[in-house]
Amino acid sequence: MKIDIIGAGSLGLLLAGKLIHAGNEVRLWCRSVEQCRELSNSGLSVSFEDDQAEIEISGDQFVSAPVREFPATYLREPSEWIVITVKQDILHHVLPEFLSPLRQQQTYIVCFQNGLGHMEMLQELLPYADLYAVVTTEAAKRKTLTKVIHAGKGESWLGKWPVEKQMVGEHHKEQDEIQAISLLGALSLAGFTALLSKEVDTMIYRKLLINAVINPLTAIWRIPNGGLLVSEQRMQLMRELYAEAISVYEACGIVHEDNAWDNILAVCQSTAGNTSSMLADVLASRATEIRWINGSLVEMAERSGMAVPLHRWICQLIEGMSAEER
Ligand SMILES: NC(=O)C1=CN([C@@H]2O[C@H](COP(=O)(O)OP(=O)(O)OC[C@H]3O[C@@H](n4cnc5c(N)ncnc54)[C@H](OP(=O)(O)O)[C@@H]3O)[C@@H](O)[C@H]2O)C=CC1
Ligand SMILES: CC(C)(CO)C(=O)C(=O)O
Repeated sequence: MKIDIIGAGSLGLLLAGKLIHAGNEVRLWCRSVEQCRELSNSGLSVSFEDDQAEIEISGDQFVSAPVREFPATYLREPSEWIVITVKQDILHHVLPEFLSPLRQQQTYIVCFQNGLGHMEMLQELLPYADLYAVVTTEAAKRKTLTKVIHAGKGESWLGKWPVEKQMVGEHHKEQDEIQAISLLGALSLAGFTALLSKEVDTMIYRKLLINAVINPLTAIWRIPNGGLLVSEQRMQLMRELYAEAISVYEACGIVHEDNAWDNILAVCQSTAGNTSSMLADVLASRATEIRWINGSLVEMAERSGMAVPLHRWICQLIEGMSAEER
């Protein structure tokens, strides 16, 4: 399968390495020319935390190029799937320039981002695109420009966006299913546990709840995920954030599981040693995804006429950490 991957960070390199290893034709689109050069000179490697053998891909087994060359290349020679693995801020503020030349095209695009808001933005930007979201519990950590560690094996759920659009014409629906199943096949052959979801929105909201409680607190306290469970004080703040988020879900009619709180605790335990993605961003002085995680809860609350002071405050606190001084 011919696949374009935009964003050669942790998740992008992991997907690229394993998909190329499984025989797919991958074009990897990077921000920097330096990374493209390193990738074509040294190739890329995926290592594992257990004793699984490292995957080594040489530079001539795939294309790596700067993202500005993506639109012209795609229009000349389209791929079967465009996989987007940049962070939310880049997707909203930088990628539209490189994706908008595809506005009149029918394309298949799949997004791996945590948080909410990007799918709606893409729907408006690319009205003829067939959009899919993936909710994944895989964990990837980029070590250098060409090396990534598969830090935790999880599951990836793929679903069409928006979910209601599944009502469109039978022929299109059949074509969509074939396309989705072929991506799932490629991911499975590459060693991922990849499944089709007819309710990917429910899965997105489930992950949002986890990220909205764990990510900002670990980033503020600079602790690994498991560190949230070690004191009653930390747990109390988690509970308060959780309760506010659940009241938003209830006001907006969003389905949540009865055991959602236990699920958050279970994620803290199973990822106890992990640095959350938000803490990693704060430590590297990068923009975080808070606006699309807790910020999306604030927006949903506002639309329902509710106040969510804790989520609003925590957004400001985190955004203030990476703000540039005037
Ligand atoms: N890592 C993980 O395990 C998981 C990540 N996710 C989600 O996946 C998304 C990606 O996460 P992750 O891979 O960790 O993030 P990273 O920060 O590791 O990777 C993002 C990549 O995007 C690149 N980028 C920045 N600007 C551009 C641009 N204009 N064009 C092309 N590429 C660009 C960055 O390049 P550069 O480094 O040169 O700036 C970087 O390589 C996030 O939304 C995250 O929430 C979800 C589940 C698990
Ligand atoms: C589930 C969790 C909290 C794992 O670290 C995560 O998704 C993240 O760090 O963004």
